[in-house]
Amino acid sequence: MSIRTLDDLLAEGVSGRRVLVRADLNVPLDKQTGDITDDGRIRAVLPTLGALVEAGAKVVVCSHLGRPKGAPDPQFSLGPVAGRLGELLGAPVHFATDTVGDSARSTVADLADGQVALLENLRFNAGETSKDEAERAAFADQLAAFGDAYVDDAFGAVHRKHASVFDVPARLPHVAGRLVLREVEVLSKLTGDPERPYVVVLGGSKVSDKLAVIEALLPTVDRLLIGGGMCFTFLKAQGLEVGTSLLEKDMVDTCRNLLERSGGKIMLPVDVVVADAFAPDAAHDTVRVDGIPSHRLGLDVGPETVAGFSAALSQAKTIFWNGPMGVFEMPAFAAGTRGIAEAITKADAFSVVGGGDSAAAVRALGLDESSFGHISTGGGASLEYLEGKTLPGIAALEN
Ligand SMILES: Nc1ncnc2c1ncn2[C@@H]1O[C@H](COP(=O)(O)OP(=O)(O)OP(=O)(O)O)[C@@H](O)[C@H]1O
Ligand SMILES: O=C(O)[C@H](O)COP(=O)(O)O
Repeated sequence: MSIRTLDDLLAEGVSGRRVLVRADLNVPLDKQTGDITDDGRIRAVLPTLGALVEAGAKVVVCSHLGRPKGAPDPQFSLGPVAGRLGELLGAPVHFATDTVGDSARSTVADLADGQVALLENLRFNAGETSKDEAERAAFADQLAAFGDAYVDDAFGAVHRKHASVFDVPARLPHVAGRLVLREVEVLSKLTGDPERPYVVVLGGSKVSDKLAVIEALLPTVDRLLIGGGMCFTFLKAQGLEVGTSLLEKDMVDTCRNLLERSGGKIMLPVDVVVADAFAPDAAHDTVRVDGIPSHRLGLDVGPETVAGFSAALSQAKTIFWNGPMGVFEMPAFAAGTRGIAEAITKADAFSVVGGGDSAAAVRALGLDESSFGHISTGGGASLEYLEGKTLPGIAALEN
């Protein structure tokens, strides 16, 4: 990768300079309390922030959180993240209550060398995500005014052509942060010449988001194991009834076509856990995939599926896993995800976990993070990287 790195910037000297860092602090929040339920993405950016603090930079951090609609929305405030970031850094983080307004201007102006500021959610401003180049440019100008240099450490957002990711680096000397470099280094091993067998496990809920990656991966992988909410559209494509399970009807034909062209590489569940309702205490049973009752919905893969998938994983030398096998947030439907995660850790393979939810599942289930080769902070970003797409955030750093 022909891009400048944080070390290049540090070698130039950053003491007293304002360094604008784009981070991905889009952490999961508890729907009831608003508490941060997994701080993995905050921890992941600490090496970059720590190095800048130590070198005496005035560090201005910016990020998105959730998908607010271009205007302030308190439920998506980065305020709680500023608190947690300060705890992890061991120093207060000066929080600006707007992104490019008076609060941001005075917070940045008051920073002493080695101090850290966090701006309010970038997506409270329509210019951040706008498709209109001029609107994005106007917002990028305002943001770029807060930095003498720019560091992109937001790997989870490099696939977004957004102002803070794509337009700001065109306005400031720019480098890749430690997290972006590490993610690209690891994921490039999977797109290069992975050691075989190369087994990919896909789950989660968004079939339509993941069909392109299945298409792109089929020629490269030796086995593709599909579970999670997305497996029901594939089961339907095989002519099975899926009850009230998650189903993307307009994707059934595409799934059928993929199955026909997969050369037998795709493995689907043989049994699933079906429930009366999408609820933690819903009555549930394990059934064969050809016996899903019309009034029930599948919320996890069953034990036979876990055994079959685990056998395939035990042969693997390279593994990529994205998307939980079931609704792991509810203990009754977490066994499939746990089983597959454990099989991955037991395999004598280089394993990469991609996806905010999958990474959160690893931590929520109390699994040892160090038994995976790499836990990516990118969901969509890691998938698009594996698809071989040009990622706007990376392309902007190359220029
Ligand atoms: N059978 C199922 N029915 C409904 N939802 C499911 C099912 N299995 C898994 N899920 C849900 O899928 C969600 C994760 O899906 P998603 O596609 O977002 O995963 P991800 O790729 O890890 O995350 P991201 O790409 O957003 O970082 C989880 O919240 C989980 O509860
Ligand atoms: O959670 C993610 O995958 C990243 O933070 C990007 O978020 P987005 O899909 O809302 O752009």
